[in-house]
Amino acid sequence: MLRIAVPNKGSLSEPASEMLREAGYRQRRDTRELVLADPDNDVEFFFLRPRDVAVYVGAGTVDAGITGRDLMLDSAADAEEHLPLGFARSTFRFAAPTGEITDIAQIEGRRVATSYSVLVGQYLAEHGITPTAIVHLDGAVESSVRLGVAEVIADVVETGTTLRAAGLEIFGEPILRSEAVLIRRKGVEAPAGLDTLTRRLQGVLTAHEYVLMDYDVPQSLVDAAVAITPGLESPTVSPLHDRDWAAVRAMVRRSETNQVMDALYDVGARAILVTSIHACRL
Ligand SMILES: Nc1ncnc2c1ncn2[C@@H]1O[C@H](COP(=O)(O)OP(=O)(O)OP(=O)(O)O)[C@@H](O)[C@H]1O
Ligand SMILES: O=P(O)(O)OC[C@H]1O[C@H](OP(=O)(O)OP(=O)(O)O)[C@H](O)[C@@H]1O
Ligand SMILES: [Mg+2]
Repeated sequence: MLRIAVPNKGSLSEPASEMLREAGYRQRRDTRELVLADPDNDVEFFFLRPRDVAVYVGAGTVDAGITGRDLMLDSAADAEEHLPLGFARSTFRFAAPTGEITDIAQIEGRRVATSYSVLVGQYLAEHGITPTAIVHLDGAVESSVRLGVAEVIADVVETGTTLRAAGLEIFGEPILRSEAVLIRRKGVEAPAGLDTLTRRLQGVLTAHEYVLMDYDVPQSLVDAAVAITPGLESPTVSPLHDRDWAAVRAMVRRSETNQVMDALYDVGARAILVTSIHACRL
């Protein structure tokens, strides 16, 4: 039975469970449940603190887990990324009071507050910068400068709203770009069942990323239309009752749906229909 660690709290928890549900797995209904068996799929889920997921995976007591790339790296566990999952996207950045610091070299001799001390320590060491201290905080790191425990912070930034509200601005290059990832233990053979989990999660990602597009097009324009919708392998082209026309079906990136419909219409396609993909296995 494959043992999978899933975040029990925080911003990763709900989307991780939702993705597993879409991939056909049982998920808990009560957030106090710590373990959940899914015998039909031969897996067992362990709901753990997001920071601890990589520790268990690295120790080999669970076979795989979902966590943030930033959390995995900060844990320094013996775990590696197996599949990026596309949610909880964020950057990890330095920030300081607006206008005060423009270059990471200025961190030298200053205190840096963060919840990711290992990541920050490694990054500064790699850049030859020695802060006075790395102040480890559990959260609400943006308040640390105003409250006088640090001059600089390093924290998760998505929209930047929290930073701005605290009178801070980012400086330097992103330390890291993060997102939710499926992780496994480093350097060991893939556990039985991981392939199936991976394929199912990839199926969910594809179903989110693509739509199915159907349209009718005059036979003489099929090549021009198919050039716009090449599909993943090759689009399905079927004859219509009116032999001068063909029906085409292809997968199209969801983000490009409207541009593709405009382009198809311009070359002469009509009755263009877009359908969401519920599930798929490529
Ligand atoms: N606002 C956000 N947007 C996108 N990703 C985020 C955001 N906040 C945190 N994350 C990501 O979520 C993961 C952190 O999960 P964790 O549960 O520790 O934090 P959290 O959501 O801040 O929870 P909490 O603050 O309740 O402890 C990291 O991978 C981080 O990059
Ligand atoms: O750039 P933004 O869109 O504002 O998002 C980033 C903020 O979101 C998270 O905070 P969270 O609400 O989880 O609080 P925490 O700092 O206590 O973890 C993160 O730690 C940042 O503070
Ligand atoms: Mg947080």
